[in-house]
Amino acid sequence: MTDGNADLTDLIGESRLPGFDTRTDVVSRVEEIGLIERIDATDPEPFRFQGWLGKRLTTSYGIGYDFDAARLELAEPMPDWLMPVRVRAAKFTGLDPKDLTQALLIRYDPGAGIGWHRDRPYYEHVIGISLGAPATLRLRRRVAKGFDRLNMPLAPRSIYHLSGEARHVWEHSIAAMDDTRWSITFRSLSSSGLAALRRTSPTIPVQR
Ligand SMILES: O=C(O)CCC(=O)C(=O)O
Ligand SMILES: [Fe+2]
Repeated sequence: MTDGNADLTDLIGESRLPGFDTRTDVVSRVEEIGLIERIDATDPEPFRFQGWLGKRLTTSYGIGYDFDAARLELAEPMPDWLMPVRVRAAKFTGLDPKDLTQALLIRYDPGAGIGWHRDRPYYEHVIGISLGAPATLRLRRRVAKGFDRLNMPLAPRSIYHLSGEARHVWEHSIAAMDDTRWSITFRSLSSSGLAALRRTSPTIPVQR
């Protein structure tokens, strides 16, 4: 697998990457249209990173991460329309919905993608729902001679969960899109995230 590209579409039921789980059709086609309209109606803003504006557009609820100040901050509570989606994300992972403290809405217009990264250590579980154009989640892990690489298809209306090795060891990225894709990502806070947030916000609101 080193320095090659393995595609996991041929695997039924079992992921070769510990900590990566996915399922198709967690959202119907009608729901997908409604969710896309809702995301667009939030007027997502260009992702800001150290004075630089990214091409993907984002809206955060519950918790935000200020990349310029490198810290967590409280954001607007999640709107009602997102709550049943959060329940579905929680069911898929076995987590309690109220532990999914953050919702991140992203719109990737043509030309927008996301570069290689691991999510901030302030977060623990990462659960993503894909809408619109299909994409590929690229994963890589450094090894002695280069990288191990895997490609995971992100079908529209599917969900994925990154935890354990897939979340903490592997980096992920999405190549610049040709057509628009929207995603809804829910994250739980790690113990360092909870501690960091308590330093700035002694009472952390819990959304049930
Ligand atoms: O759009 C996605 O599914 C991935 C987003 C992502 O990796 C991130 O925001 O950290
Ligand atoms: Fe990520």
